[in-house]
Amino acid sequence: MPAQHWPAPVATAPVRATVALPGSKSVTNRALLLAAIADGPGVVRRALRSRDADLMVSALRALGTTLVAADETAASVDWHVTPGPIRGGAAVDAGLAGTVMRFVPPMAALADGPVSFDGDPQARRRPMGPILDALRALGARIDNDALPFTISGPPAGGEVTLDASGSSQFVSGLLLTAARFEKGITIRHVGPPVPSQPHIEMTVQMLRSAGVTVDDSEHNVWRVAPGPIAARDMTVEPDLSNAAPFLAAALVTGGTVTIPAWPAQTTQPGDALRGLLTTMGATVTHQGTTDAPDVTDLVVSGTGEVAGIDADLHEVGELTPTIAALAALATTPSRIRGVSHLRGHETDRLAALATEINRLGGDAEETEDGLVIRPRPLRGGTFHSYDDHRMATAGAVIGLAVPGVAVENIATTGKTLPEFVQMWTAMLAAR
Ligand SMILES: O=C(O)C1=C[C@@H](OP(=O)(O)O)[C@@H](O)[C@H](O)C1
Ligand SMILES: C=C(OP(=O)(O)O)C(=O)O
Repeated sequence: MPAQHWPAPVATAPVRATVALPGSKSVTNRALLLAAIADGPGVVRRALRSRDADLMVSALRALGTTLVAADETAASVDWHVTPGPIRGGAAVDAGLAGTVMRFVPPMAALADGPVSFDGDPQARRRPMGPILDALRALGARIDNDALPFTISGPPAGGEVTLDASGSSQFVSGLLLTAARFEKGITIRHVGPPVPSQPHIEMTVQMLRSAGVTVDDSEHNVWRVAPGPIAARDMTVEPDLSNAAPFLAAALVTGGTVTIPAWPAQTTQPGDALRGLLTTMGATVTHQGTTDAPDVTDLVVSGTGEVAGIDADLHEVGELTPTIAALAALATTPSRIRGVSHLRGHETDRLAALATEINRLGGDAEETEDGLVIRPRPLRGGTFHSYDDHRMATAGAVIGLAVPGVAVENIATTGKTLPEFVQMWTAMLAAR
């Protein structure tokens, strides 16, 4: 077995563990960008440190923002952010991070010179056309329709129509910087439904918390008035999407996993795990403390038997790899719908999931907008991750129940959870 293949541990007993998760990628990268274009210095507490978050920090520094933390290498950091004039002549590496390649270009368009963007080879295949066309319509000049590209401006802003059915990040990216455009921005979506609405709601709520006026009263239209973005001192919630593989372990092994500090109110799509895992056979409860009424411990228990699910995951697409891994271990068939946009994620996740589940002897079939997965005993083998963090963790979930699963490139979990292997090992060792 090549050295980089990680032998996924088989659970020899029901898991009984408490798993504290680092900060949300989506909240961290929005908070950092908003702090960088705010009207004064601010603080982003408990920010995630991972490849995607580090790429955002580097991008903002390249554009003239000062970011300082007491210990920049810690798993979770408090960033003190001081905005500066947005500097051109910079080169931004987006890696494979959707939040960097879609959120940073609108800010870069306001720089005092051209800014170039590139990323991983796989990132050059991720859809960018609608947001780049929108920026052009608002007045920016851009020399390509995908990574790599160079952007220059400044665009004045105004009204723009785009098709955001490929990614909600086209809308979020424009919204985040919109208030800094001379005329603000009005975005009108035309096309099939925009996926991942909770992520758009996250953007809108975070903008409003920073004093930005966002009118989203008309369906598929977002109006952002020009004006300042208030500097803030804010704390990042734990990453609920990264809770998914750990909670799945409770179902697969018939154990119990507790996630501390689950927010009572959140726009994170991971909150939908409570309902999805219940459908698949889990018991989900909350244990609160009166001194912290805004968070609870989320407690998920399983029986060891996983039920199949028929679910439309259009709003919560990033949960698909974990749900598919559970479906591959379920005793009844599953159908996952509404996620054709996953073909433009880190990899074509529908093709990747079907291929890897079938490679282990499973029965998974791609449909136009999802997957059909039928029960069939699995055997060990290599589970390829395609440089996709959520594929890697899906392989780990299957490996809990199937001896001999080796996950190729487990290190790709560093995109959003660099401590994944240690946390997984600790979960299995806890009693
Ligand atoms: O805005 C965000 O932070 C995200 C939005 C979603 O993107 P899509 O709408 O492209 O699925 C999600 O899948 C991604 O992981 C994070
Ligand atoms: C789709 C994802 O990431 P990105 O932010 O790169 O789009 C994801 O994390 O599942």
